[in-house]
Amino acid sequence: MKLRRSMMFVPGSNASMLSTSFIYKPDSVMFDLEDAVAIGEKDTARLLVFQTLLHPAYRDIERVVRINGLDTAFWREDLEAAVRGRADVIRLPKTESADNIREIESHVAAIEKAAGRPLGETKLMAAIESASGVVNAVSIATASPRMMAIAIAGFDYLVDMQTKRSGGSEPELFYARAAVLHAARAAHIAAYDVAYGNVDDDEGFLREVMIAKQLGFNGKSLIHPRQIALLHKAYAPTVAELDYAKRVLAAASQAQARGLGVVSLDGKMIDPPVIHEAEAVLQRAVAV
Ligand SMILES: CC(C)(COP(=O)(O)OP(=O)(O)OC[C@H]1O[C@@H](n2cnc3c(N)ncnc32)[C@H](O)[C@@H]1OP(=O)(O)O)[C@@H](O)C(=O)NCCC(=O)NCCSC(=O)C[C@@](O)(CC(=O)O)C(=O)O
Ligand SMILES: [Mg+2]
Repeated sequence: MKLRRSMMFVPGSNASMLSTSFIYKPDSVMFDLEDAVAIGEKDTARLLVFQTLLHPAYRDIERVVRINGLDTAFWREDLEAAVRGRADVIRLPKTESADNIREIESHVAAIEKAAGRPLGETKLMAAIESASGVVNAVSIATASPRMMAIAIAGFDYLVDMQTKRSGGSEPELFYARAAVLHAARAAHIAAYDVAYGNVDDDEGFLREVMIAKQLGFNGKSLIHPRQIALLHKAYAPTVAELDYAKRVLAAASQAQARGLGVVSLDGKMIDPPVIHEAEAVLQRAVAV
């Protein structure tokens, strides 16, 4: 089971962060060529990210590159560098439609062929950052067999929606979160929740993590290493959850031996969905 709790942005123009970000052990590092990089630094950042991708320190960690959007002059060169650098995943920002994914896919396939990479090895993910992206989330998520995840990008999305973060239960993000998550689940790919910008506010970050976890997101996009441990701890099964999952599986196997389809444990019904959830808890615990 590949854990997809944390995908940490690392600005592609910051040589110091690029050289150390693997030590923080996020589940995936995301080298950013888009909004974390000033226009005048795009070429330098692309070169730095290409060299970082090839560095042995990053051999054992999933490497994602966020390229510039399709409405820029940079994305083709970004793709060339990322695919030739053997990035595992390309993250397309500001994805509006399935056509956007298909356009990227055809370029990625051509670069893989020219670079001698196995066809289909480079995976894709989409960041949804607008109302039209949310409306098209299902067709985006299912646009290509290369799609491995979809993310909701709260900063740009809320600008498009002409509103801002309220804190608390965040009703302004509810529809987009639910739509992106449903698209991901329908497509059997991972779903990432929004990045949280206030790096010193652990309480606010954890409040948001609990919303994402409860809704069913695999994890979040992150911007700072200190968010990693907080997120991983919140996503780890607790001892009580683990203990209950083991008891559920024991009760289920006893029921099976007695030829029963459904039994009760502590007054609660144990049936196939409950057994499935208990198995998932055990798998997550092993992966963690
Ligand atoms: C916020 C800050 C400047 C603070 O830096 P500071 O240096 O003040 O922090 P410190 O606390 O001093 O750092 C302590 C130590 O950690 C190191 N360290 C810090 N951050 C690190 C990191 N990210 N990677 C590796 N290393 C790191 C640092 O180098 C130092 O190392 P050392 O000196 O050795 O001790 C920094 O974090 C940062 O730049 N973050 C990434 C910002 C970014 O990428 N934004 C764009 C993506 S969002 C977006 O675009 C919106 C979106 O598109 C999103 C979507 O699509 O989902 C949408 O629309 O929603
Ligand atoms: Mg954005």
